[in-house]
Amino acid sequence: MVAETAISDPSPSVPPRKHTEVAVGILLRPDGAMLLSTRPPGKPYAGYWEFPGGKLEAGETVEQALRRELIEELGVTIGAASVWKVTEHDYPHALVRLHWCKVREWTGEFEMREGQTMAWQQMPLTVAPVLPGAYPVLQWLAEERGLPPVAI
Ligand SMILES: Nc1nc2c([nH]c(=O)n2[C@H]2C[C@H](O)[C@@H](COP(=O)(O)OP(=O)(O)OP(=O)(O)O)O2)c(=O)[nH]1
Repeated sequence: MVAETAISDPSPSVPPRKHTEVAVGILLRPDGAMLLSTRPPGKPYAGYWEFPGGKLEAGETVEQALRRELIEELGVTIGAASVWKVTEHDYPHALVRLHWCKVREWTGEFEMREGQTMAWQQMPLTVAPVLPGAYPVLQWLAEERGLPPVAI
């Protein structure tokens, strides 16, 4: 009886996890290729492929954060960017809310400022593994192109 009560008792002492807001850019070339890069050493999931971006700082909009991150990481300045999709992923290190923006205009030369490797990729991708938080967006991008679901 006592054990049953303990098991069915929800745990009000565990606070809900706070979301970490992340701006992510899907940089698209006119031929449809998209830019992926590897996560730098020292970060969770180092070496995994991801779309460029990073966490919002206090007071920033998604577009501002994305512009700042892409200058910091890649040395390019993006043109207009608006949010296309919003997804969430619950990692052991963080509960992230990803704000995905398609970006078709930028200026500057690509420079891997954090020791990453970059690759322009058509679908199906030839690089792996990709961060699990990016899977839903890869499926939508494949759908848009009339391609079969991405095998991950
Ligand atoms: N940039 C990026 N982040 C992604 C993708 N998919 C995905 O789940 N994420 C997650 C991984 C991280 O938990 C989070 C991004 O955080 P981050 O640590 O890379 O951001 P940051 O550059 O601002 O990091 P920091 O060094 O300033 O702490 O979003 C993706 O495709 N691109």
